[in-house]
Amino acid sequence: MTLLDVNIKSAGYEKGKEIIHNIHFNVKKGELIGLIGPNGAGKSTTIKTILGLLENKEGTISFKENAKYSYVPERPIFYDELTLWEHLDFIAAVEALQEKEYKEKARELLELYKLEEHAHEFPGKYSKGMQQKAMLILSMITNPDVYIIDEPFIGLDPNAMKLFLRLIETEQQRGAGILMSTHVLDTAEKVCDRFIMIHNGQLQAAGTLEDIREQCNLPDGSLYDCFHFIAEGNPDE
Ligand SMILES: Nc1ncnc2c1ncn2[C@@H]1O[C@H](COP(=O)(O)OP(=O)(O)OP(=O)(O)O)[C@@H](O)[C@H]1O
Repeated sequence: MTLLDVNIKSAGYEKGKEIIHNIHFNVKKGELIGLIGPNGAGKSTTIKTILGLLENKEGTISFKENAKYSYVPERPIFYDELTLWEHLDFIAAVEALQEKEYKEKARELLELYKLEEHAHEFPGKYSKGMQQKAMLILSMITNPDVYIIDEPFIGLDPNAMKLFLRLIETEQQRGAGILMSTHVLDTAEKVCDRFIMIHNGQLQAAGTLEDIREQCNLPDGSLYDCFHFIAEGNPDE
């Protein structure tokens, strides 16, 4: 079942200056899709287009009817005046979550990410990794159908990264679909079901690792080799 269908003909920040072109893919139930590409390729622009943040867009973005999504931005954003618990309460109020359930889930996530002792502090004052963990907790509290996650690994320590991957797998088993942009290719290669590779604002290759290898003509290549081929044109240089 398709949860998100992306058909972007073009999109950009200013009229007449389109940055991404012809980016088409979908995210199905239970799938983890890796959005891969060099700096400036257009990954965040693709994500912003999906979120409806760019007015200058041609094409269509369709979420399954009534699908809820959570977005985790590359740089964490918090309300200055709210503690982490107050952020959770705020989301719960907006989403009309059952109090007992979300509080239980929040406590569990706070404990797993080792933030329970900091839950009554302002996340704006957390370290970078703690902020990233807080964003991930906030994204999971609503049990979304679709996650859109822009580079989750920056700042996470190895234990937090392992925990995040475990929780994401659980979310996939629950049926959530996940679109995740990342530069951590060895991890992406292990955990993603399919990949969307973009360069210069264009879709360059898409599919499973096998499909991508075939499209790059690198039958034994790693995801990094394929990335290098797409970004630089030659895997041995
Ligand atoms: N707010 C903006 N206004 C105008 N141009 C922008 C804006 N944000 C990004 N761009 C441009 O869009 C292009 C694609 O940037 P984007 O942030 O989508 O890349 P990315 O693939 O996410 O890169 P990175 O891996 O570095 O995060 C770049 O040329 C960038 O300069």
